[in-house]
This record gives sequence, structure tokens and C-alpha cells, in this order.
Amino acid sequence: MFVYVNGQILKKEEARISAFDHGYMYGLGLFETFRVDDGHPFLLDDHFQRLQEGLRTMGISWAMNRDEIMEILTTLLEANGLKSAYVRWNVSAGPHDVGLYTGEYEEPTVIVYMKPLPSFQGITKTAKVLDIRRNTPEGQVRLKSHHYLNNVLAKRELGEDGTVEGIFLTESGFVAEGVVSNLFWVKDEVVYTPSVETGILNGVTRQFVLALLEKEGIKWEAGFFRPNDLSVADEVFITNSIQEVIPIRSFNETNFIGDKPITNKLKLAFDYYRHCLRSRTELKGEKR
Ligand SMILES: C=C(O[C@@H]1C=C(C(=O)O)C=C[C@H]1N)C(=O)O
Ligand SMILES: Cc1ncc(COP(=O)(O)O)c(C=O)c1O
Repeated sequence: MFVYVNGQILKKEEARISAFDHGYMYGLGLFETFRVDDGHPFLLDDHFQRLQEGLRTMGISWAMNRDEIMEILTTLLEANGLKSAYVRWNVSAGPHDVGLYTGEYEEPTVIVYMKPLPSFQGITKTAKVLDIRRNTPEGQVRLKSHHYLNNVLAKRELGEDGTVEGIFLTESGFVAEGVVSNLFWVKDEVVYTPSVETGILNGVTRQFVLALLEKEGIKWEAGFFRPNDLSVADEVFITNSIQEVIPIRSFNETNFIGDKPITNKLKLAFDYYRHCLRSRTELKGEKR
């Protein structure tokens, strides 16, 4: 497997970063995980917009245009003999002296990881509420940062089984998000999802789903909800950039055995758009 590190394509065994990288020393790093299907990186502009906003919060200067990004992706796909891939694009603060630094980081470390993209065709999962609670974001909003211990502890609580997703509650007992996903459910043809004010990551897929619902004229509501609201749902699904829309067949003790018209409609929309869209705003101009 090959990785991109600051302008070079290297065998994974040869990839190195500085021991003084503040991404390592102080957690000052961000990443985006997205899929490439037959060479097309889905919602690339949305991912890089979120990345740029987060980098500004962290005081890390980094800019790359779409052509440069595409060139790296194309070269790395070719090096790895892949047409479709699971991509992790990582930008960290880069090396600096020991001690907290308040200036702008000007020499970030950029690493692009790639691995084969699994198929999620026909996959459903179960979901259960975790004992561990969602921590609060470190700043104003939750960043997709190197600060992932809360998720790792949640994953350890769940164990290896990849067919079950753990659902975090906030300290006050409101439904928040999955270990690596956002959460949605449907009741009486209205789609519900926890508000970003619960402290969740505002997933690129979550935002795309909300844009699709708008386009289809399906009502949705984001807010503060309790686990019991999910127990009476007609459909439940989780989302992330790799797995996209995954139907949930049971939540705690409740099985969802009925039809899943809205989940299915969304899955079909992903099948349709995954090879073409660069951003959710492009959706507005699209005809289906
Ligand atoms: C935590 C990561 O990113 C999330 C993980 C997945 C996945 O493994 O399915 C999908 C989307 C990401 N938001 C990661 O390590 O890549
Ligand atoms: C905690 C958490 N919530 C939500 C998501 C989904 O985000 P996205 O749709 O941007 O992949 C992820 C993916 O990493 C995550 O880790």
C-alpha cells in the first residue's frame, strides 16, 4: 500500500512524520474520510470546505485547489492499483517547538491514506445505546480531529462486531450520534435527527441527506430527542461517508420489521448521485 506524505508517494513502511508534529504532540490535526467510486470523489468540495473551516479554527494554514487534490488522488489510486477507494485525507499542524503555540502553523503535514472500498450493498445493522456518554466538543463545534478517544472507548465497549453500531447519548441523556455515524429515524413520514447543538459531528453525509430530503419535499426536524423516540420509529438509519445510508433493523429491544420507503429512497439517490456530485449545493440544479 502507498501513501502520500507532503508531496511524495511512499510505501507505507517508508512514511514518516516529525516527532515534533503538533498533530502528534497536542492533537492539532484534522481528517476527512471519503469514498472514490471509479475515480470520482463523492462530495469532495463539501469535505474540503469542512476541512478548511476546521483548519482555520486550529490556526493551521493550508490550501490546495481542486486540480491539485485530484492529481494526488489520481496518482495515489494508480500507485495502489485501485479505481475505487476508502480515502483518509489528513492535515496536521506540522513540526514546532515543545510548548503550546499561539501563532499560525505554516508548515502542515499532509498525509493521504487509501484502502480498498468495501461493498455495503444489502447491509443492515443493529444499534444499541452505549454506556459511555458523548464527550463535549473541545471548541465551539465538533471537529473531525485527532481527538477520537471517546469513539475508541465506545468501540471497545461494543467489541469487534461490525454489524452493530453504538449510539452515544449526551450527558443529559439526549440521543447524539453513532460511534462513526450520524443517526436518523422516521415517524409518520417525518425524518428526525439530533441537532448539531447536541455536540455531534455535522457529517457531510448527514448534510447531504438533509439536502435530499428538501429536494424530495420530505419533512425533517433536527432537535433534542430521547431514546424512546427511536423505539417508536417506523424506520431508523445511520449515515457516514463510506457506508452512506445503512438501515437499522433493531434498536435496543425494538425490531423494525416494516417497509422502509424513505430509507430505500435515500439509498437509491446515493446510487444515482455517487458518481457525479461534487457538493450538496450541486444537487439543487440536478434533475432526476
Ligand atoms: C473514523 C473514521 O472516519 C469515519 C469512519 C468510517 C468507516 O470506517 O466506515 C466512515 C466515515 C468516517 N466518517 C476513519 O478512521 O476513517
Ligand atoms: C462521530 C462521527 N459522527 C458522524 C460521522 C459521519 O460523518 P461523515 O458523514 O462526514 O462521514 C463520523 C464519521 O467519521 C463520525 O466519526
